[in-house]
Amino acid sequence: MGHSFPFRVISDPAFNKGTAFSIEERDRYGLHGLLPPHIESLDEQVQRVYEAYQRKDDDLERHIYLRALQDTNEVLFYRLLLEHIEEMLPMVYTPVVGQACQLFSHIYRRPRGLFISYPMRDSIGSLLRSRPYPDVDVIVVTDGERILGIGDQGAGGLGIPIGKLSLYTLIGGIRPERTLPIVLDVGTNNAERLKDPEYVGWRHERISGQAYFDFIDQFVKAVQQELPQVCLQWEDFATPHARPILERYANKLLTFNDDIQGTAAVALGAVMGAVGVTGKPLREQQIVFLGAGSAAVGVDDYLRAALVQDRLSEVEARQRFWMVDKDGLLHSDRHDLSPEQQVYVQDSAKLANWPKTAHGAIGLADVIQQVNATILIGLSTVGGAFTEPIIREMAGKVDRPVILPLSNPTSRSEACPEDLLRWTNGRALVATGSPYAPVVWEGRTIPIAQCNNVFIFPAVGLGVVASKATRVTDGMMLAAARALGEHSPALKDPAGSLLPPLSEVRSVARAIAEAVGMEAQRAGVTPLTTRTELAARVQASQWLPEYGPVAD
Ligand SMILES: NC(=O)C1=CN([C@@H]2O[C@H](COP(=O)(O)OP(=O)(O)OC[C@H]3O[C@@H](n4cnc5c(N)ncnc54)[C@H](O)[C@@H]3O)[C@@H](O)[C@H]2O)C=CC1
Ligand SMILES: CC(=O)C(=O)O
Ligand SMILES: [Mg+2]
Repeated sequence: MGHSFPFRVISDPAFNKGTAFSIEERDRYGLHGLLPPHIESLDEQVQRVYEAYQRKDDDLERHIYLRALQDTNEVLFYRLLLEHIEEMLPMVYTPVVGQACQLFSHIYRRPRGLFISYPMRDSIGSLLRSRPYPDVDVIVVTDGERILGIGDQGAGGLGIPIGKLSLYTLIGGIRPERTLPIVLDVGTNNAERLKDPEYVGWRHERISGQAYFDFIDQFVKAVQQELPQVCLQWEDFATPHARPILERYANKLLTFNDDIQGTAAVALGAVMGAVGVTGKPLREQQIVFLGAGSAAVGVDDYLRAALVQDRLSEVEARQRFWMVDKDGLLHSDRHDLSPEQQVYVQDSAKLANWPKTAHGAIGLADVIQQVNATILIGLSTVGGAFTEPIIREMAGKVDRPVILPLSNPTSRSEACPEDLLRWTNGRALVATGSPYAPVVWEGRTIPIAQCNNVFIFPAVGLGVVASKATRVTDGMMLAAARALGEHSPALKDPAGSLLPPLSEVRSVARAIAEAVGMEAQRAGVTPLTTRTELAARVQASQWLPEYGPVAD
């Protein structure tokens, strides 16, 4: 009896302060002897853990170290991250989190989040009741099928919700104990995982068809029962599931799909910055995509809304999109397209004289040859797909080509910024999905913006929590995009980055959260307040990692 509580307080990462427990706390919780006698400040602890971090000599080891720190002392973990955000974001998020998902079973240490596997489908409520902390603001859930651009990782996909929720806390200030990562383990079709003796997931091929959607329904019902106020974010589902799930629940729950809506909002924000630099209004742009999956179609939908707002008709707006997928350009004679993709087909009659492959497909190089593309966006998972001839051709027809290779992780990026700047004589406006170092071009240092939904989802979470919204509408995501676009450094300085630096991401998140909250009020999905009151709530809701009293 005597030692159950002291062990709880130092073994619970949400309450542990380690060497920073004061004399009074050590007296009160019986911690003397369990801790070394010297009492450290949070700053001193940060210095010590940073030193230990710097001793790691590869990125995966850095990731493992940070995850272990997170599972030991969350305040210290978040304070360290906050002080070294540019250096450490790539370790807890893309690109290194991709590797951590692939090796999840081999680097697994301690439980975090919930594993909800298909064989336990009739006990989801009780699994949810096993969550470590009772009150939850945000769930990020994946089924592990489309992890970044590296495909099916089965249960290892849980690394993504863990990483995303770390950023909800770091950037959006959602309290760490009010976040819940979940993997819906419906099996895996990844042969390597299935034959790996150490694989920790359910060894079974993926459940599909109606059984899959019934399982999702069971999960959603259990969440509604247990956590009716929670914001449920869908992450890294394969396209055939991502869109139907979003459509089924978007109007019934506080929910959104980050890959569809978050990506769309950040891309629109970056394009607004780029349009500010080029001086050519949105309605004059021709937009070419490599990739026509759920992320790309999501971006289309928001850009199309912005084009219509910029006074193009619906029909004119649709014609500005040239979508190329693995079978070539989307056109009206193709019969393999989903209803969402059909919105963006080009009329095949117009393409009669275009060069085609033996199978009748029109590739990216041909589209770039035929169209005066001003914006090129990659959401294809194909590393290196923006080749030198393609980029030189595009750059030959436009002063400031806007080129956004957005696929993650870095190995899947359609091009690297250094090449893009070299092939365009420094003229390209570039932003990438995963982080890249600035490029030095003719003595000028060009910062490379990270066009990643990390600018959106933590801020939307903050906006939803602070405003107590009951839905996430597309209008709220578009408001987020506009607020982000207004913070583009390129609007003040044409040599600036298209999106703000990570050092400003927390303050930008507050501005976005306010815009989201105001739009939620306008849409009638949250009670009315004044802007000042909302701003104060946003400020107060954004948790900062510092030690508080220990909860008894
Ligand atoms: N920067 C960001 O914030 C985000 C980036 N992404 C990235 O976008 C990528 C795609 O995600 P989803 O749309 O969900 O995946 P998806 O699998 O639904 O879509 C991939 C698309 O690329 C096409 N494709 C594949 N191989 C191709 C080839 N050789 N040539 C032309 N097209 C090809 C496919 O036909 C499909 O249309 C992933 O790498 C992901 O990491 C996704 C969300 C956010
Ligand atoms: C960033 C992100 O959500 C993705 O690559 O899937
Ligand atoms: Mg994702």
